[in-house]
Amino acid sequence: MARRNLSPTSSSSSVTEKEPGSRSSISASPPTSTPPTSHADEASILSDAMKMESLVETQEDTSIVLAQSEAQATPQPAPAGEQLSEGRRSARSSRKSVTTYNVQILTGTAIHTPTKYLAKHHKNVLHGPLETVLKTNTATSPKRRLSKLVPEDINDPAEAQLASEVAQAAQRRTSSRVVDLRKEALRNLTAVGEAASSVAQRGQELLFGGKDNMQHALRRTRSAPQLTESRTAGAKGSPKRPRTSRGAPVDDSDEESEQEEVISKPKKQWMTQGLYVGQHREFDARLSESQNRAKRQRAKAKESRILPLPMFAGERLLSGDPRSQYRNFKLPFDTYNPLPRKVKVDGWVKLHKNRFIGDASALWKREKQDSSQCYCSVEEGCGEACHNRIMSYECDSTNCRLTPEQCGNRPFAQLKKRAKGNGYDYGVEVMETEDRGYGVRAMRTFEPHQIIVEYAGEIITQAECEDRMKKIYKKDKCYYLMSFDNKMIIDATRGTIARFVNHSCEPNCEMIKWTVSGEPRMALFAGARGIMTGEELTYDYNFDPFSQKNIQECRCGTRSCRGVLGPKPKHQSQNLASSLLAGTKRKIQEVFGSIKGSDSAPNSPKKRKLSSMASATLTKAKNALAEKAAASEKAEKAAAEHAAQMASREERAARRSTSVILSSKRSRILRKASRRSLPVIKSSRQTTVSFKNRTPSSAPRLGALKPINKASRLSTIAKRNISASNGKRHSLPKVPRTPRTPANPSESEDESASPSPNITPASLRSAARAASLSAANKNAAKKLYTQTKLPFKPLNFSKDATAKAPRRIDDGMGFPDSDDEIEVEGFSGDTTSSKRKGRQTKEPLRKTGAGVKKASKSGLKGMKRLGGTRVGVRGKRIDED
Ligand SMILES: C[S@@+](CC[C@H](N)C(=O)[O-])C[C@H]1O[C@@H](n2cnc3c(N)ncnc32)[C@H](O)[C@@H]1O
Repeated sequence: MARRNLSPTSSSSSVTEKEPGSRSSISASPPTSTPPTSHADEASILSDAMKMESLVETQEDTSIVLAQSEAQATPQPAPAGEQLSEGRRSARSSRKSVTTYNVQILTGTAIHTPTKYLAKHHKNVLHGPLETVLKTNTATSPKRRLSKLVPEDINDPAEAQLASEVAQAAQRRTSSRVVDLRKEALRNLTAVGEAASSVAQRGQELLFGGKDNMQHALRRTRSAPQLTESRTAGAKGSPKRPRTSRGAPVDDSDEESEQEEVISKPKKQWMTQGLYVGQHREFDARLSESQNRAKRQRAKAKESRILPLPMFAGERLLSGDPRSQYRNFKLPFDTYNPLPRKVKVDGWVKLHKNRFIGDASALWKREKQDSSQCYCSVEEGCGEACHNRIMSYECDSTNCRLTPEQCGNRPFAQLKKRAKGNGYDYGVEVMETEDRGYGVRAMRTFEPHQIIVEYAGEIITQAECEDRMKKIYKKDKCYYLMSFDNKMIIDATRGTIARFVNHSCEPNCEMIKWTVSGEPRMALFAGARGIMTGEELTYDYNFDPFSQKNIQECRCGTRSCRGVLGPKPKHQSQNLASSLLAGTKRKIQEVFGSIKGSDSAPNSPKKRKLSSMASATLTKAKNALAEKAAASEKAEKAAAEHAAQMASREERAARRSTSVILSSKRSRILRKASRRSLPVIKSSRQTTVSFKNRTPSSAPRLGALKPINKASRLSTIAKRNISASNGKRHSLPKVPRTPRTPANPSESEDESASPSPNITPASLRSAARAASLSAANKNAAKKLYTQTKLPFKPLNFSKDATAKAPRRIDDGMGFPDSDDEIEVEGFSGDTTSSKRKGRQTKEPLRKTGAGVKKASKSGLKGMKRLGGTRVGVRGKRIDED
């Protein structure tokens, strides 16, 4: 059997085999098999070898033996004729039979090698484990081949002796390792025939003629025609050897490689990538293609599915019966997991930061921004207690003493870094929901209260907004407008991905306004639970539909879903209860009526039974109602408690803020807040943000309030605040608030002129309305409001309704908004007042940012979420209608 030297890398160390006589060598690679890439594939090499003629093998072996012997002897220049008879060395380009093992090419990692080159030069690639290759290489080395010539079974004693001598001499000179290949050597020797006899003769000469004779004999043996033709090019032959013309003298080493021949092109299909490309599970390189095919078909039926080889594990999963093979699984939560295909949204122009449009820029500049300062130590690292954090101000070099590395309150800077520093942007992407249009999902995890993405877009004025609504978005069903700051609106029709975030009544995110380098900015933050990979991001829009027409059905599917995008309709629970009771009564009446109508006796068992059933049902209904009432009372109580807690936090925060440089405006706000406690606290932007954005949690949270007892640091303002608010907080709802009338102009002016970025245009209009609302009109307005069955303050007044309510405030901008509610709240004797108060105390629990703050008043800091409805112009349009 022939042996091949398999070089792992280059052709220089590979063995080329050829058929001497015909000058056409046999390919080292099997013409039909797939390139071997595993242990089993070695067989394919060997199976090839089996096809080779034994003569070639023996000649090759013999020639190598002789070549070795010659090499050991003093080199003698060969006659020119001999050189010629051995044939010319093949051109490099023609050495297609050179076999190489190139892992890089096999695995497809040799990316810099041009395909053209590969196709041309690496067609005959032998594969197999390096170990096997090296073993084969070693076994077929000339030294080894000497050892296989041990003449055990040679009949001719002379021949045997010669071979023995030669082998012994070789062993003495070289290696102590002997491979027992005697049988093969025997076969070689027998096949050589004449050549072997010649060797024997020369051996005799060697034996009896000493060293000189030996050399001479070997030279002559080498020139024997049979052996000459059987010589193969040695693996040692360098591919860079210079060409020699026929007849030109060449040295012995060159002769070794001159036997390389171009062979017929193999018909293999070569792998282009990966070790397993082109292979089948049932592939057997020793078989022909048709046999392999047949085997594959046979194996199909009885394939063992237990522990397939790793390379076939995927195949097993894919080819199996989906019902038995596939199962749902969830990736580990922290696995980065984007959607397989990016969702494309038509007409969405991405903006990464706010852009001022038209007059917005000038207006913006005119507004003076508040400032905040923190004095955190390095140890504190601007953590939970950082004043800036509490106030939703981002720390920077101007308001924080710490370096960016030490400071933990730079979320927007962090966001910028995140977007720059990784390939997957912010870690969120657009997704398609079943029934809510597009949405946004996380493709990574987010920590609780970690910033996720900024809500940015075009910042436009109110007028511009109205204009756009009338002209551009006239036919749109979905708007991406959010009241922002300083009477501005963010229109994210061109904006960041945050515009696609849907509403949920149990959201996992919050939309919060922060002040960054003196500028207000909105961003989506993770909620208290954090976000898992793959979760859809949602926040509570607190959507204000302004009119029933605009009420949208909520499809968030959560347990506590309010049913609509916006606050839960107040009358809903009442209606539910009364309808339940009415229904029960009706049923009872029906039952009794039917009994009345029947001919049964007055005290018949049937009637008695029905009567007891009816009373049981009635009792049940009453109990249910009572339970419901108790539950709602409890909820209100809890909400009130929570509000009180929040107020207390705020108070403590105020204590901490003694060192804060407060602007005169803020001082006024705080004073007012302290005077009026909770309801007015809501009108302080900073306080509002703190209230709205903080939900009770024991875990440290971004911007959460944390009390610090540093009484010595109490500022005058804070002290006043505390003393004023102490004891008043809970009693406040009992005291009817003074409506905001011109009688109290300074207050109104203060608040409306507050530079708070949370002042909404709606709130300003509300203030104007309040100012113009005289006491005489209170009752009319109250009546109007209480008469309505709408969940919200009705704003699509018909002309009749308007006539009935002459005091309906029109701010000239046509924006009916929820701020009206606060006006009603102030009316003494309002039957809905207590409920409204209850609701108002609930308000701070709502998430901030998006959505309209229903309880907002003039100077209110809530953001108005206008997305999805034509809120911006509806009021106007309605008025026009
Ligand atoms: C700002 S857009 C949000 C992205 C929107 N889904 C889209 O496809 O562009 C707000 C609109 O989304 C829809 N939406 C958001 N949350 C919803 C919810 N929970 N239930 C029903 N519709 C919702 C409403 O139509 C709403 O007007």
